[in-house]
Amino acid sequence: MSAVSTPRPGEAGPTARPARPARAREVPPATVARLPVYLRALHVLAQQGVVLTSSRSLAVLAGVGPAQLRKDLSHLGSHGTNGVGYDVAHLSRQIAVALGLTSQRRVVIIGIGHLGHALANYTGFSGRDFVVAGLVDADPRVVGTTVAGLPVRPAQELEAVVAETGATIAVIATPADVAQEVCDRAVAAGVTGVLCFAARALRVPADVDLRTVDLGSELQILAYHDRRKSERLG
Ligand SMILES: NC(=O)c1ccc[n+]([C@@H]2O[C@H](COP(=O)([O-])OP(=O)(O)OC[C@H]3O[C@@H](n4cnc5c(N)ncnc54)[C@H](O)[C@@H]3O)[C@@H](O)[C@H]2O)c1
Repeated sequence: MSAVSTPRPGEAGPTARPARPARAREVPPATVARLPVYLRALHVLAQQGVVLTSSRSLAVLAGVGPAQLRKDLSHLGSHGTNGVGYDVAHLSRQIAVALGLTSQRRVVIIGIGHLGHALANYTGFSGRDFVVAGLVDADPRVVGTTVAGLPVRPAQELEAVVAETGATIAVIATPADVAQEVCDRAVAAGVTGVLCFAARALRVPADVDLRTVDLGSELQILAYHDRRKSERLG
């Protein structure tokens, strides 16, 4: 597209200051939460050698309705081609860009107990997008051991580990009573995203993103739906 355009009446002319670069498109949070699901579905299609997909097929794979899928993708400016559908590789790239997966994110895991071990060894996410770069724990029996090829460093070195690894994401897998303290330290050391597995509501500054994974709450929600179903049947 040409960078020069003729100003319309009332618009600033060529001597005006250059316009500020357009801000990245805002995507509603509910759509952002579904983008990883679409990306996973697209990877499955790509592995099967599928080049083009319809919104219907992609929606089935992603477990959403086709209208929802089309609406979500329209937020990325992706409307597909009538009668052709979506180009799998192109759409994957668009979603990856929207999710900020164009550069690798480094992750530090705090608390290398049962869960921390499992997370450090998890290979399900793409190493291109995320790499576990540092591990810390407070237990002297755990410190110095090697987990997933990385040394477990002492808890008091958390700040140094964040600085040395350039980690921008902290995963908290400590007991709940120390979760806020380690979160505060990780944020002060420079992480901008926190994924918390401890059952504790954490506070973070406005410019830090916090996601919480709470297995207990998820099971309670399933129990609620189960109760409602049995009430309807009974
Ligand atoms: N969200 C979920 O779905 C889910 C599932 C299981 C466990 N959890 C929670 O995850 C956390 C970890 O569970 P777990 O089973 O692995 O417990 P764990 O006791 O096996 O591991 C906790 C680890 O944190 C370390 N630790 C304690 N204080 C620390 C500190 N200040 N800095 C760094 N490390 C520290 C301990 O030494 C230990 O190795 C708990 O809060 C638990 O309730 C969440």
